[in-house]
Amino acid sequence: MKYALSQRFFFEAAHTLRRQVDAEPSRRIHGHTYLAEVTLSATPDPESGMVVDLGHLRREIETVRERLDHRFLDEVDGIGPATLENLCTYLWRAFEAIYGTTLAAIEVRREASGDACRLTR
Ligand SMILES: Nc1nc2c(c(=O)[nH]1)N=C([C@H](O)[C@H](O)COP(=O)(O)OP(=O)(O)OP(=O)(O)O)CN2
Ligand SMILES: [Zn+2]
Repeated sequence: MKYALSQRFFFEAAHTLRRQVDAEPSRRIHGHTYLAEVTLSATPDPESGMVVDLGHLRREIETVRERLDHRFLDEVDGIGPATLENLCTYLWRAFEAIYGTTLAAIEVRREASGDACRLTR
């Protein structure tokens, strides 16, 4: 049996975006509140009873969050155009480097607009 363990975090960030729809407002610097979720999946260690200690995950999230929160995402190395898709990729790389194949999913949402992207294996 596999267990899916997840933790959520918010970050506030600004970006610009080149697109065909609503091109002008999207090209201007504007901000969003993002809600991200990291999901780890494995069989719990029999001794600890944990897939991963949530305290460990919380610390790692804080380090990654620091790179995104209150930032201009256009200037953050490794994102590219700051879409939900690319934010998922950025977070996937960051957490896969820590948790390897235990990483099962990354989700990034903008609750205000109902937009979401989920990346899985
Ligand atoms: N496939 C994607 N499409 C779009 C993304 C994305 O991440 N992936 N992102 C955006 C925007 O960042 C844009 O700011 C949102 O614009 P829009 O959907 O038109 O909605 P609003 O401008 O009304 O957004 P508010 O957050 O309510 O201001 C667009 N497309
Ligand atoms: Zn936007």
